[in-house]
Order: sequence, then structure tokens, then C-alpha cells
Amino acid sequence: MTEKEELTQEQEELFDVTIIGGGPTGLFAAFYAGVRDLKVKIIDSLPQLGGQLAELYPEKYIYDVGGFPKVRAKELVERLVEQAFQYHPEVCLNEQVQDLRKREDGVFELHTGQRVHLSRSVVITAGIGSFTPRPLPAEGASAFEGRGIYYYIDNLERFRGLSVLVIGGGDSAVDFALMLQPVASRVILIHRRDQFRAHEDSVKKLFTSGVEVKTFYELKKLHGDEKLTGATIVHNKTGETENVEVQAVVSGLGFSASLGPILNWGLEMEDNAIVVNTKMETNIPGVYAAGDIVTYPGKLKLIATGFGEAPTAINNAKTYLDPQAKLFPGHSSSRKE
Ligand SMILES: Cc1cc2nc3c(=O)[nH]c(=O)nc-3n(C[C@H](O)[C@H](O)[C@H](O)COP(=O)(O)OP(=O)(O)OC[C@H]3O[C@@H](n4cnc5c(N)ncnc54)[C@H](O)[C@@H]3O)c2cc1C
Repeated sequence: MTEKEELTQEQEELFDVTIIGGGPTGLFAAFYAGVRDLKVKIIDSLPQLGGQLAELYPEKYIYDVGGFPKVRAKELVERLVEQAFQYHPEVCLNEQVQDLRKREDGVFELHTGQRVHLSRSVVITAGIGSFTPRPLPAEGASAFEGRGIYYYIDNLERFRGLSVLVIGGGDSAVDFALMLQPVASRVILIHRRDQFRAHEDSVKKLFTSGVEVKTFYELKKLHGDEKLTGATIVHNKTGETENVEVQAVVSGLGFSASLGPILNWGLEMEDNAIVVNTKMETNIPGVYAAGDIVTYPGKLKLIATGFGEAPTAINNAKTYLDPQAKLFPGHSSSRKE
């Protein structure tokens, strides 16, 4: 345990249920925890809620969620957040749960490196795991990690007046460039092909936005001492290089996911997934799991199945916490407005 963790541990409030992962399954679980009057916290390693939907395909339409003939992924996330937030869950973003331990008094400690969260039960909805940015394939890039290389834009003001190089041709890269254009002094977007994976609408906007778009270009090298001052880019057909003065590079090259620390929590695993029974219980009493991260005979990795497993996990956690409580939550339609 780090010194910082030790200091914060006793100041942390005890929650009834802590949900690891704020994807669709975790968000729906948080809603259900509210329905069951449980004090709930969601922890996610990403800076935003929504899991794969927000991170990997926010602009894509989904056609197989009950009640929505067609819904854009980011809109489904907005609806899930609105539904879950009726019960004011505590939300902790940018925190990866690295360790899960059960104390002798039955309280779970969730160690994130920043602090230790305390909880009476845990629901793991960690999907395909934590996302880490794909490293920039350029000479000298590692030296500028945290000093000029960005993988998200969580504060546009940081880029005001700067010359910025954006890399990639997907939704993230194009959205980053469009967001930066009004505040940065210059925005250059390089993409290794001339076909963009981003939404057609965004690509159209990109070409009329004032962003300098350079296709068939890749990043070769980053320059600077203390701070990033420039980049060498290379045309991948002609081999011609060009130096551009930039103070920031924003990568839209995406993320890779891995279960990482979860594999060491003493959970029974099969094919990189947590084994659960029909109550969504894991082999550790008080720890439940749901969504893409679980396995059982016939498991399907779909949003719709996560939506079924989340209430099962939460309602069973309720009876774990209070053995007198009923498993069945009652019908939500009986609720008084
Ligand atoms: C391109 C694409 C298209 C898809 N289209 C469809 C579709 O049309 N219909 C459909 O049903 N499904 C679709 N899916 C699958 C669907 O997105 C998943 O089934 C769904 O996201 C699973 O939700 P989840 O909440 O279980 O996990 P996730 O969405 O993966 O969310 C898990 C969250 O847990 C967090 N996390 C992981 N480990 C930790 C940790 N240690 N500490 C803190 N946080 C952690 C992650 O950051 C993530 O936010 C698609 C998937 C992709 C990639």
C-alpha cells in the first residue's frame, strides 16, 4: 500500500456496493442499486462513462437494444447516465482499480493507486478491461509522455494559442481536430491513408474547418528539450519529410484493452473472463460480476445481456448485504412519481 493510500483509507466512506467499470452494464447496475436503496459508487479508469460505447464507437448506431430500433452509442450512454444519476451514485473517473482485497471484517478494499475505496460488496462490470493508449510510433515519443502528448482532450483551454498536430483518421482524431480548431493557433491533422473511418458528417466538416489535413503522412520524430517544440512527419508514398512547429500532439490512434490487474484478485477465471453462477456470484462471497467480463455456459457478449445480468447481480448483492431483503425488487411501474 502506498503512503498516500494509507493516509486516505480511513477517511474513505463505506459504500454498500462499488461497481468497477462504468460501461453500459455498470451504469445500469448503478441505476438498479439506487432502486434497491444501496449506497453506490462507480469507478472507471477512463475519463468518461460509457465503456466501449463511449471509447470505441460513440458515433455508430446500435440496432439490437430492446426498445430502440436504432440508437447512436453516445446517445444510449446519455440515457443510461440520466437513468443512473436519478439516484446520485458517487462517480470516480480516471482511477483504475488495481487490487481488490477482503478484510477480516468483510469490508472490501479497492486500491486504485490514488486511494483505497471501501465497500461492503463489489460488482465487477469491467468489460474487456482497462484501456491504455496505443503508443505513438515515433522516435523520441516516450520522452514527451505527459509533456506535450495527449490522448484525450479534457481541457480545451490548455491548447489555446498553441500549434497542435493531431494524428489519425477515425472519429476520435477528427473530433479532436474539430474541437481544437477554434482555440488553437494552428491545427494539422495527419492520416496515413486518404480514407477516413470517422463519421461522414465529421469528415465533411473537417475539410471545410480550416484544419490543415495531410493524408498519407505519418509521424516520424518528435523534437524539443523540456517541452515539445516540433515534429517530423513523413509522406509514406514519397518518403519526403517535413518539419512542423508544434507544441502539442494529440493522438487519435485509439486504445488497447486488457484485464490486467483483475487477473490477480483470486477470482476464478476461464478464457480471460470471470466465472459466475446464475446469481452472477463469483467465487468470492460478496463479489458479483456482469457484462462482457463474465462467462457461463451460453454467455453472449452483448449490451442486451449485460442489461439482464446487472439487475441479477445487484438484487443478489442486496440479499448478501441484507439477508432479510427480498430478492425481487418489485415492478418499477408501481413506483409513485
Ligand atoms: C465496434 C463495436 C461495436 C459494437 N456493437 C455492438 C452492438 O451493435 N450491439 C451490442 O449489443 N454490442 C455491441 N458491441 C459490444 C458492446 O459494446 C459490449 O458488449 C458492451 O460495451 C459491454 O458492456 P460492459 O459494461 O460489460 O463493458 P465495457 O463497455 O467494456 O465497459 C467496461 C468499463 O470498465 C472499465 N474498467 C475495466 N477495468 C477496470 C479497472 N480495473 N478499474 C476501473 N475501471 C475499469 C473500462 O474502462 C470500461 O469503461 C460492440 C463493440 C464494439 C467494439
